[in-house]
Amino acid sequence: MATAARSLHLPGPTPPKSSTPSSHRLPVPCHLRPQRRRLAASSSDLTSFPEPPPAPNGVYVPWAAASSVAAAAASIVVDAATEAELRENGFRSTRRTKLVCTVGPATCGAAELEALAVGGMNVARVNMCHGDREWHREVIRAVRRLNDEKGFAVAVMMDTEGSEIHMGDLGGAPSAKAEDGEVWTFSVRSSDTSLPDRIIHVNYDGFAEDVKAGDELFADGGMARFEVIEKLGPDVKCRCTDPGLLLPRANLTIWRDGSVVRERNAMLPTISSKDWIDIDFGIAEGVDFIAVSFVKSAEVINHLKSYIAARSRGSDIGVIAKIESIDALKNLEEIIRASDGVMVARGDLGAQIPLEQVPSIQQRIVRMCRQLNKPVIVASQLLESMIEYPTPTRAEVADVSEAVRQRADALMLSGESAMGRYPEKALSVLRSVSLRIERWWREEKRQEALELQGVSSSFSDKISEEICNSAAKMANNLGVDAVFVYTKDGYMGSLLSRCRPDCPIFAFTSSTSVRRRLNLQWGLIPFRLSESDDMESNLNRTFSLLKARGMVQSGDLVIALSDMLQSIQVVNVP
Ligand SMILES: Nc1ncnc2c1ncn2[C@@H]1O[C@H](COP(=O)(O)OP(=O)(O)O)[C@@H](O)[C@H]1O
Ligand SMILES: C=C(OP(=O)(O)O)C(=O)O
Ligand SMILES: [K+]
Ligand SMILES: [Mg+2]
Repeated sequence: MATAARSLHLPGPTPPKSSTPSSHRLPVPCHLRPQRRRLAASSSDLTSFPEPPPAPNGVYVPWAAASSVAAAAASIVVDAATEAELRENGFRSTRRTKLVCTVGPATCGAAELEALAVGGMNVARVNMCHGDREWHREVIRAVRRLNDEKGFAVAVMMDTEGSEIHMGDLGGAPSAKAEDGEVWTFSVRSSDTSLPDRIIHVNYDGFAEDVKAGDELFADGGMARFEVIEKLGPDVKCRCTDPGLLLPRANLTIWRDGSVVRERNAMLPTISSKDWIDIDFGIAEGVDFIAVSFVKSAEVINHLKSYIAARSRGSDIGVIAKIESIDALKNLEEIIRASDGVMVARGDLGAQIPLEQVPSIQQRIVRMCRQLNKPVIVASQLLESMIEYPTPTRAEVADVSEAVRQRADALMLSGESAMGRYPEKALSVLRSVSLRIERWWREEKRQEALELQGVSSSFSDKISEEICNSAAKMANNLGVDAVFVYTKDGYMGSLLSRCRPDCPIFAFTSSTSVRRRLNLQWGLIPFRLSESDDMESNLNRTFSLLKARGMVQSGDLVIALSDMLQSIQVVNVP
């Protein structure tokens, strides 16, 4: 594996905006363009809005006028991006696969964040490996502002740094090129001052003790490789064997005789003391998900969950387990059971196991997550070449397609959106490939024969599960237009998503945070709706509100489920 496209030049601090139209880019819906009309936020009568502007294709679409800002005052809320997608694709063809974007220097500005939200970002991810807390605070608040002011419902995910071994900051340089045969020194000396050329600071004090002459050192999951020549106290001299680009704080993996070296570094805690402070920060800033790097066992997930429960009364932060080490693979099932979701972190995983094992392990994790009813994100290098270039490779498109075909809940951009030159284009490639593969799947009627095992522990949850399994089957057999699920805590919504039905799932919840968290789950279109105890009146109110916005029509066939009543109804929209 030689260096990839990364070894070419990298963007400076302000990457050029992608302004050229691309075949992947879908038109920005007119009501989301900057000059769009703002509607009175006080009105709750959605039918009385002024004549909307024509849709881009010239077809009159009634809900084009109903901006989410205005809708916030009414009793049903759906986000601006989803509404635009519903309009663009028709609601049967809305995107089922969710999209996560890592925010970095290329996308931290308000305009760039809004462009990602318009482009379909469901979750914004910040990685505590990089940047300081002040920077992350600004980004998290900018996302919240976007949600509050512009009617999006983007969830925020925060990744812990973890105790991985990584390089220092390269003295402020954006990158450094390691060439074949060059000798580089990796040193644990403190790097308060900028280091001379070809000397790299390593963050882990035990590094010089753990390595031996002859070991291989992988930087950034193998994007550049070195051989250890000799140790001189705190300095480790290495020769570059596979040239590549070194990025600030790139991780380092030590290999000996064909396997990863796990000496003292294997004893480092999964959540370091710096991570705990970052977690406090995340709780204080109200993030929706915390993704734990280098999880080794279920224990750490349980520990973090009880920590969060004790620290943040009433709030419900989802804990995502990043599967990126051999230990995680050993304890896979118990880790998935303990967590609220999983990330297939292929970047680091691919540095710990032979690369050719990554695809089958990805498939195994995706399947197991669906069996255990946990959302799963496929991450890293999906569109790596788009860090540099405006068009993906065919192989990358095939990789994205495969993750969509496996029916993963979500796809993630890392460097492509954090520091690449074409963040919006990369997102639009994920979006258009997802839509196309999902449609192909439905047209071909490829119902996979995945037999779902029972997941619920209590009898009441078991009833919900049976209802969802039956409803999904009925929905496919009857060809209904949508399934509506009234889900207080989101559990029934997730059980329905797990069945991956052909039609879209409208999920109604009264909680803003549940609604944001449902954003990570396949096929769910989350709405906020203040529900009453009376299902009949909930249903009628939903119908009239959605009809007024043109989101359903008289005669549409809907299956409605409620977790309060544990009911299932088949109804025509009156
Ligand atoms: N907050 C940030 N500040 C600066 N650079 C960032 C930030 N977040 C991400 N990046 C850049 O984007 C790249 C990809 O992001 P990510 O996959 O989250 O991290 P990593 O590659 O270190 O595991 C990083 O290597 C880094 O160069
Ligand atoms: C998603 C991953 O984690 P990070 O980007 O934080 O290294 C990965 O390793 O693939
Ligand atoms: K990391
Ligand atoms: Mg990683």
